[in-house]
Amino acid sequence: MTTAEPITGPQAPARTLATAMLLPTDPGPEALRVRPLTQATLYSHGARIAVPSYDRGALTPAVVHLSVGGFSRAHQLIYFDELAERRISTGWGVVGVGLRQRHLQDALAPQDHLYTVVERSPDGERARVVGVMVDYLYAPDAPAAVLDRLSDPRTRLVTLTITPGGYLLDPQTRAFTADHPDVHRDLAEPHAPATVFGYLLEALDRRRQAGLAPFTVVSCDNLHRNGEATRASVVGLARLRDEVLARWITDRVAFPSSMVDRITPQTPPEERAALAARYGVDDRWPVVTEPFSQWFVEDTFSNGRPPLDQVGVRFVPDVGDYELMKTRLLNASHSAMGHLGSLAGYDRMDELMGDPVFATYVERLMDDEVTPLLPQPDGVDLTDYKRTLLQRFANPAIADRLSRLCRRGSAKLPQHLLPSLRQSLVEGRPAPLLLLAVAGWCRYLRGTDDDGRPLPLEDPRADELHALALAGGGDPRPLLDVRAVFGDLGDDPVVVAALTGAIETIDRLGARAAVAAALGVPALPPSR
Ligand SMILES: NC(=O)c1ccc[n+]([C@@H]2O[C@H](COP(=O)([O-])OP(=O)(O)OC[C@H]3O[C@@H](n4cnc5c(N)ncnc54)[C@H](O)[C@@H]3O)[C@@H](O)[C@H]2O)c1
Ligand SMILES: O=P(O)(O)OC[C@@H](O)[C@@H](O)[C@H](O)[C@H](O)CO
Repeated sequence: MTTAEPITGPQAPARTLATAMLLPTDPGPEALRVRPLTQATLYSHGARIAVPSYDRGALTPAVVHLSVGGFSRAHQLIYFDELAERRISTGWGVVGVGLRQRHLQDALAPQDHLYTVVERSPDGERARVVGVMVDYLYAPDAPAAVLDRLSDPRTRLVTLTITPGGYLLDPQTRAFTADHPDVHRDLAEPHAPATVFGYLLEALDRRRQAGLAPFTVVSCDNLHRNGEATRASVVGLARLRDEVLARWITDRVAFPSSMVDRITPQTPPEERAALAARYGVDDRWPVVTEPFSQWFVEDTFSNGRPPLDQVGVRFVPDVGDYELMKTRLLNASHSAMGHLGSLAGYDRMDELMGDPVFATYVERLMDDEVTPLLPQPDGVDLTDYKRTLLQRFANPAIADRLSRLCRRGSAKLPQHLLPSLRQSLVEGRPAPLLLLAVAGWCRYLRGTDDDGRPLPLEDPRADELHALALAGGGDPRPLLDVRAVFGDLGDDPVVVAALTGAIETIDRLGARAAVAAALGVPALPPSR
């Protein structure tokens, strides 16, 4: 398989050479004839790049992916593509749906929904054209078509990547947020809903009335117990509309939680030209990702289970421990490194990992402060897992930007980082590196780095948090008062004092020297 092996369990069979090529990243001097990527040109591309070897026309549209982004194209769709490619099944073709941005439709429609995924490691790259997407609908333009597709008897599975902030839940209590303008719209206009939950609800109602089995809904967002969060959003909305429907959903629809992992940066515009120069493929929107890929899914389905276990997916009774391992080690480290590294003037994760101060920081954060709080997931060697993580963070070939890691901190820190801090406090464990990560975010929210250069603030709460960070200056209390983000953390005077001290150190020394001081290592200049 093009993806990394699963941590445990049976290994997927090796991918055939006919559909996978490992090439050096240097395109060489040879000039290529560049052709657009379409069904008609597909096989002319086959000499240079792996293209689908299966009959796309035979694909059954059984999966609807709601809110297609770079990650779903590099992760979930690759697994479904593998099912067809390995002749396991063409029964799991995917219809993509966009809810917020039209540009993916503009890119995909002219190329018959084909697109390229480039897996890149320091040793080279492997590129493939993915054929499993059979259609793409932009919901605001075509709500009826989206509802028809979801209500179609052939649709058996719905997958989602709507970002952790997209769920209709209070971030602290996880209670359904009934008083939300989008909820009002979903209820008032069930035939043209605003949220994915409005679409799911209307489609499930139609299926129920038609006597059809419901589809399974699998969230692929980095969100604690993402299946339960999805169920709570759908059932919460259903209760406001029809108690009988809410009960039918509770009884009949499976919402397995899943743990997903594949570091997938946003595609920079220059990748289109690079792909054309290297393979002769003009793809309006390719995806670049790392070789590693993991997907753990709870083994509960309401309308048949796709045979994804044959292509490396792990079906498990409970993903809880795997999800904690991944989000508290990988995602929390991403947030910590993203904010502190940006303050120190770094732009990319691999560059930051090349600085021994930050590389030591992330290793010690994981080893000393996060790992002791984690359960031991079945069949996983946590030491190996963290070693792999350090290598993945340092992968220069995917050029993962810190700005991506710093997006939507108000949804991510409460999920991935603050729980470890809270648990350390309860257990009386010292957590200076976790505290420094929170201090780094508070300082980042002022919107400038250590040298006064502007930093991007991409967050639904950006205006509010930026204003509070500026108002507080070195005092974190105005920010800590935002309970929807920090919960009751600000009620603890020890936390307030420690955060105040850490922010003061960052302000006085700069983020890099503050990290070195917390580690007790010299802040020798990096060899950049
Ligand atoms: N990129 C990764 O490395 C990665 C890895 C694992 C998991 N994920 C998960 O996948 C999600 C998407 O990541 P991505 O890299 O594809 O991002 P992306 O920015 O490429 O795509 C996100 C998509 O979600 C849409 N969206 C945003 N808010 C929404 C909402 N409230 N309702 C519906 N759609 C909404 C956006 O319009 C966009 O199309 C992440 O938030 C994360 O939870 C990403
Ligand atoms: O996508 P986000 O904004 O939730 O988080 C940023 C990254 O931490 C995340 O996308 C990771 O790259 C991913 O979770 C790796 O599997």
